[in-house]
Amino acid sequence: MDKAHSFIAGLELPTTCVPYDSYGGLVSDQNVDVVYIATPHSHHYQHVMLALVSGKHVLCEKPLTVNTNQAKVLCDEARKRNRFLMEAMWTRFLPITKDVMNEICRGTVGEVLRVLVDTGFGDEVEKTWGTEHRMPNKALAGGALLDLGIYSLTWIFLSLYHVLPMPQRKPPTAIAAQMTLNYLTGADEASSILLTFPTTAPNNIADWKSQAVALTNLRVSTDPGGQNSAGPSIRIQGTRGEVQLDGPSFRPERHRIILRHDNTQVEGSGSVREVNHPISPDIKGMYWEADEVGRCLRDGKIESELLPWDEMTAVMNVMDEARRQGGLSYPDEIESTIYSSS
Ligand SMILES: NC(=O)C1=CN([C@@H]2O[C@H](COP(=O)(O)OP(=O)(O)OC[C@H]3O[C@@H](n4cnc5c(N)ncnc54)[C@H](OP(=O)(O)O)[C@@H]3O)[C@@H](O)[C@H]2O)C=CC1
Ligand SMILES: O=C1OC[C@@H](O)[C@H](O)[C@H]1O
Repeated sequence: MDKAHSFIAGLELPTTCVPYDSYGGLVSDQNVDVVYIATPHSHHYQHVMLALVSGKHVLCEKPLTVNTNQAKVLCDEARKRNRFLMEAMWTRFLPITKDVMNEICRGTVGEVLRVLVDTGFGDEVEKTWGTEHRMPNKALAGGALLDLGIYSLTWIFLSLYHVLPMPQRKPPTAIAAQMTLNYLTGADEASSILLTFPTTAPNNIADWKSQAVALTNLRVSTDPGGQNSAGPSIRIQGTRGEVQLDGPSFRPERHRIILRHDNTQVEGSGSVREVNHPISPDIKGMYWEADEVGRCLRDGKIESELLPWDEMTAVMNVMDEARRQGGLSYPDEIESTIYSSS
């Protein structure tokens, strides 16, 4: 309770916040409609379930769970109880993401055939994280993939899955993954995933395929020199050109549309158009996802169209498969779907 009190006091803001001495106390409060869960990944399944069975709507940090089975059980529970549930994948709700999605949907860069995304930190793992911090700690479902690789996969799914009308969305048909496991903890410090998605060719003349590369690495950085000197973190490449995004994949702040120079039938051929989307350093940028929760609750929705449950579990499924191929499993108790209500 002292910790909660001092947290509230530390905000130094006029607030009506109520401190609780347990999560049970919080979910029993009839004045609470929706709970935001931001505990380590290992605890998401139990904490989301606690909130749902207590009748609360839930926004839970990424990844929603450790594996697909857990995610599906939570979605079933939310459906059964008519409660809102969303993974807090904040990047999906940033204004830059909306702009880029609109460009792809209106065909600015043509049919997207390749997506390359890197989310790398460049940390000396031992010094920065040690072995106990949730980042490299398998007991807390640590590792680069679940924490950062999920952002690389998010851009890939946005560009090759989410852009399509719902009935046409298809999960990847092939997944090949490699992982480097940390020598001290066994969690992945680097993961690389190649994916193939089915794609409809223009005018439906044939089935094409799109390829994607999702990279994540704790030891090497996407932007070692700063200022995007190593190039964009995200490249969405189409038949007419490409969209590039600068800045960390979870919080990009500039996009660039480059149209092919040799396609003179297309207006703007050869052009480069850059758009800045600065996010004030005073804020993390999470209020856009919070707004989406508010809109969904106002409209009586239990699922956001910007991050539907099917898509969230399809991303999770790729991570399951990558972990299977990379030889990374977590302790049984945190992979389990058994809810311990105590
Ligand atoms: N969207 C984004 O940009 C970010 C998202 N995240 C996500 O947020 C979540 C939390 O990450 P982060 O804040 O770094 O995590 P922390 O390790 O800081 O833990 C957050 C809180 O969880 C509780 N907690 C920590 N360890 C344990 C444990 N072993 N058992 C039970 N409860 C524990 C503590 O709550 P208490 O103090 O009340 O005991 C702690 O304050 C993750 O899912 C992560 O992926 C994290 C950073 C940025
Ligand atoms: O989700 C995240 O995104 C931002 C990172 O700084 C953080 O470590 C990670 O958990």
